[in-house]
This record gives sequence, structure tokens and C-alpha cells, in this order.
Amino acid sequence: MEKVVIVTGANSGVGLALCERLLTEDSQLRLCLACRNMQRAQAARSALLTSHNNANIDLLHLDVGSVESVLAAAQEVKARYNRIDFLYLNAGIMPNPQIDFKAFFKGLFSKNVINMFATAEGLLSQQDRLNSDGLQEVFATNLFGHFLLIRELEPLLCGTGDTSRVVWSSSSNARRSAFNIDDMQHSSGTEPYSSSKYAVDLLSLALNRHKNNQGLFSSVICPGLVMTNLTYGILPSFFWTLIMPIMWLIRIFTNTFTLTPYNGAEAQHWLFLQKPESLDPRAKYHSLTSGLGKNYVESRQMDIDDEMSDVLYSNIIELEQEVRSKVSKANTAKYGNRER
Ligand SMILES: NC(=O)C1=CN([C@@H]2O[C@H](COP(=O)(O)OP(=O)(O)OC[C@H]3O[C@@H](n4cnc5c(N)ncnc54)[C@H](OP(=O)(O)O)[C@@H]3O)[C@@H](O)[C@H]2O)C=CC1
Ligand SMILES: CC(C)=CCC[C@@H](C)[C@H]1CC[C@H]2C3=C(CC[C@]12C)[C@@]1(C)CCC(=O)C[C@@H]1CC3
Repeated sequence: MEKVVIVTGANSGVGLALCERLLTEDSQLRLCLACRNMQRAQAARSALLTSHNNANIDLLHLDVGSVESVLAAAQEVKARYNRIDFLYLNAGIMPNPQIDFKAFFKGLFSKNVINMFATAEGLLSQQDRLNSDGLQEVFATNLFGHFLLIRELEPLLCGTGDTSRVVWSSSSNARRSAFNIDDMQHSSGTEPYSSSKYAVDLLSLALNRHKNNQGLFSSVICPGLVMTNLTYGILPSFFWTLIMPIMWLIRIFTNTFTLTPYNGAEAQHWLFLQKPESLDPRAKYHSLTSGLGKNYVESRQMDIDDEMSDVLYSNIIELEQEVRSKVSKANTAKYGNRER
């Protein structure tokens, strides 16, 4: 039977490379590119079709940062497919990143230098803002929109008789100290990206606890440091090109510099081939590239605990209910009590 695979943020970077790799792995795949910009989605589809001309590639309009868009996209998915084998939650943003150059130069001469390059600890801050749903944009995009999508797609993901998999794109930049359970949206901090990725790690663990018995398995990956639009937002592309030889050199000491989207998609590709029962719910699966350019996957234990993961899960369910009641009130105001 053909596998149904949905990839969010599939039109560029690691998401697009993953699509390419999955089509090479399984030409029978029914692949759905879920993107917020349909022109870019169409261009990605055309590019994939040049190397896989008979592939089954669908497009879906999905802005994970908008509740209305997630609800509409989920309706569309339920109309099109009767099950989902893999849902890759890859879309992500890091808006207005700022590098602390002083910390960078200090870190260069400290014994923590390798960890600094692998995790960017202490180097990055971002400016977040409220979106039109009244949610912090980074939290809404990197976490909440994806969670709402899972909830909406539960009929296709849970209790279908087959197992289904969700694969979250987290980061080595996810850090407990950037996350505050009393401010899960990170409205008052300067590291919304790190916070949102840490929350992803917690949420994946909670999903496994609540949904494994219904056949849904959740995993977390980190693609390593990859040259994509996201990293070109941190430093311009010409700068990255200029320092590429240094990056290859650093790769000898930290295998987390995967650098190309193809290499970055290693862990997502690897997970596609694994049996869900063999996976560790507390592990993050890292795409790594050795100094000689060999790709491999390593599982590393996440710095998470059951209690915090459960509290986050309840808080997010509570937020989901608030958001749903807002949507239904807005619909009643717009259309009255008529069935929509
Ligand atoms: N690059 C890196 O070094 C690392 C990346 N990651 C994670 O990997 C994932 C992929 O990022 P990467 O490939 O690097 O970056 P890209 O910017 O190339 O890709 C991100 C994708 O997400 C899409 N996207 C962003 N916001 C939304 C939204 N609201 N709704 C739908 N799609 C959206 C983008 O669409 P559009 O083109 O329209 O903007 C794009 O297709 C992210 O989750 C990122 O956090 C983790 C660790 C390191
Ligand atoms: C000489 C050299 C390589 C300079 C670059 C310094 C920094 C700009 C990078 C060092 C570690 C990088 C890193 C990321 C961004 C760029 C760095 C801070 C990420 C935060 C990108 C997004 C992620 O999810 C994790 C990455 C960790 C490492």
C-alpha cells in the first residue's frame, strides 16, 4: 500500500531535501507538500518532479502560524486521505536573530567552544511578536500550529489499526534554561526559538505517553547546522560562503555541522526506515556529518522530565480549548447559528 507522507515547510531547506530523499527511497509514496506560499510550493513540486517524474506529489495550503489556516488545511487533508503514515513537522522560524559577538569571541577562547558551536548557547537572541491570533509568533509557528494540526488529524493518526508517526524538527539550541513553564509562549524572554524547541521536546514525550496506545508515535530530530534561509537570516549568505573552509574545519571537532540540507535530512530519512517500537521517546535523533563527510544518526538523551512534559501538555490542551472557543464565537458572530 502506498504510504501517505505530509511535510510542513516543504518548499525549501531541510524540508525540501527530505522530500527529495523520501521520493528516492520510495517511488510509490503519496507525498503532500504543506506550505504557506503556494507559488513556492509549486516551484518545489516542479523541482521534485524533474528528478522523480512519475511521483505522486500533492500541494496543501498550510500556514502553521495561523489557527484558521491549520483548521482549514486539516479539513482538506481529511477529505483527501484516509490515513497518514508520516507527518513531518518541519516548518520553523527564527525571526530577527541577533548574535552576541562579545559572547562569541569570549566563547572562542573558553573550554566550552565546541558546545558553543554545536548549540549556540549564549550566542543568539530573537525579537518575537504577537500574531493575529494573539499568540507569540515563534511559539505559534514552531509548536502550537503543529500541535493543533495533530489534534485535528487524530482521526487519521490515532486508532486507525496502523501505526502513524509524527516527526518534530527540534534543535540542538533547545535549552531548559530558555523555557519557563509559567510563560510557555516566551512572551517575556529573548530566546523564543530555543524555548519553542525545548517545548517541542517536552511535547513529543507527552504525546508518546498519551497516544502510543492508539498507534501514534512521536519523534524529535535535530538537523544540525544547515545552510538554509533560516541561517541566511542570521548572517548573510556571502558571509557563510566566505567562512565555509572554517566551517569544514570545525566539522572535524563537531559533527553537528551538517551544512547541506541533504545531510541535515539524514535523521528524518533514517526515522522513515525505523520501526516505531524500536525508538526511544526520550531521545533526540541528530543528523551528523563526520570530518570526512559521512552522514550518520546518533540518538542523544533529551534534558526533559515527565512532570514538566505533562504540565506543558495540559497547558497546551487548555490553550487549544481557548483558541477553539474564540474561533467558534467569531464564526457565530460572522454567520449566526447556521451550520457552516
Ligand atoms: N538550518 C539549521 O541550521 C537548523 C534548522 N532547524 C529546524 O529545521 C526546520 C527547517 O528549517 P530550515 O530548512 O533550516 O529553514 P528554511 O527557512 O529553509 O525552511 C523553513 C520552512 O518552513 C516554512 N515555514 C515557516 N513558517 C511557516 C508557516 N507559518 N507555515 C508554513 N510553513 C512555514 C518556510 O516557508 P517559507 O519558504 O514560506 O518561508 C520553509 O519552507 C525548522 O524547524 C528549523 O527550526 C533546526 C536546527 C538547525
Ligand atoms: C566561524 C563560525 C562558524 C561562525 C558562526 C558563528 C555563529 C553564527 C554560529 C555558531 C553556532 C551556530 C548555530 C546556529 C546558528 C549559527 C551559529 C550561532 C543555530 C542556532 C541555527 C538554528 C538551530 O536550530 C541550531 C543552530 C546551532 C548552532
